[in-house]
Amino acid sequence: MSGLEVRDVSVAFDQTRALDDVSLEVGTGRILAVLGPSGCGKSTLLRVIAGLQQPDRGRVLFDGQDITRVPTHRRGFALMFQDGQLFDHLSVGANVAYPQRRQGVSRRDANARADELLDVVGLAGFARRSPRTLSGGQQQRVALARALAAEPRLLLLDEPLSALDRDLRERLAVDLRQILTATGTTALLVTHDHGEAFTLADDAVLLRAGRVVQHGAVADLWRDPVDEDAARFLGYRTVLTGEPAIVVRRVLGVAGDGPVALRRGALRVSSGAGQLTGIAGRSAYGADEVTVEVDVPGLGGLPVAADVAPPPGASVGIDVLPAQVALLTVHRTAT
Ligand SMILES: Nc1ncnc2c1ncn2[C@@H]1O[C@H](COP(=O)(O)OP(=O)(O)OP(=O)(O)O)[C@@H](O)[C@H]1O
Repeated sequence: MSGLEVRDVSVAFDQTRALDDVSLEVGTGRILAVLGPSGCGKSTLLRVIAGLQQPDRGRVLFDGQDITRVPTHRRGFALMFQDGQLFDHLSVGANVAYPQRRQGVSRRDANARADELLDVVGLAGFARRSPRTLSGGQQQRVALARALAAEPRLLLLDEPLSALDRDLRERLAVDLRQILTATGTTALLVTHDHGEAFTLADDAVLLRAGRVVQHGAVADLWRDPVDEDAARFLGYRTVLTGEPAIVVRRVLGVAGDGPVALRRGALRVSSGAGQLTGIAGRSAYGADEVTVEVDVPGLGGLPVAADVAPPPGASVGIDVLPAQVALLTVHRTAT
């Protein structure tokens, strides 16, 4: 196949199995997110792909060629880290021109290309500035321009946005996706942030304790997490089991008795009678809306979204939004 293939890769450090039989693919021009909690093996996987860590078993291929033993600098990949790692003593333009200068491109041509790339990342006119005078988000854009300057056949991104605050992170994730797709860049991103993965990537791999537990299009992971832990990790807030799960399934008209995962907006105070009813408890004010704890007979206390906090003790109707609900088949996947 064309693009990256990781086949059955395992890495152990002393007693720790950092990666256990990991396989994945990134087709040319696609963006894959490797998603998982701290310590699940993301960085180790990135290091194996970059050639900074030899796997104990398994192989790395690019465009069908085995590159497992090819040294890092011969792989034609670029790496972009969390903190950008710009050279402070060079101007922004010289930072971006650096990879091409190293490849022997003339100063004039490398600078011209750097100007083009700064334009692509929304920083036209910044070439003469010092990186020290830029905001965190601007520095990450320069780091991206520099990573793209080498025209890598694969761009590896290690938590590229996690050093930024939330607002900026969300905006930059959208821009980053647009830049990567516009430049046709094949990319692999590691992150613990499902929002970042969903915004940026076409496909995602969920890692847990060094093993792949789910691999698919981001839309499929968003809709159908493989188990309860995956659901929680992918942004579902509540997982109901037993009788409460059956009640919600009944409301949605679906059979089965597996767990039901609810996103934050899955339950809403209804303007009408609602599909469920309960008694309002305490309300909490969030950034965008109010969350009311509603005691529903048979289900217990559930967080329900509302536009306006109902008075405690009031009877409220609740709508169940099917698009915000995942029907799980298993509790936990054996790993
Ligand atoms: N050089 C090493 N020596 C010993 N153990 C290591 C080494 N590198 C990683 N590990 C262990 O391997 C496991 C996976 O680590 P890794 O850094 O790949 O996880 P991660 O998902 O990137 O975590 P984080 O998100 O916290 O960076 C962890 O249990 C870690 O402690």
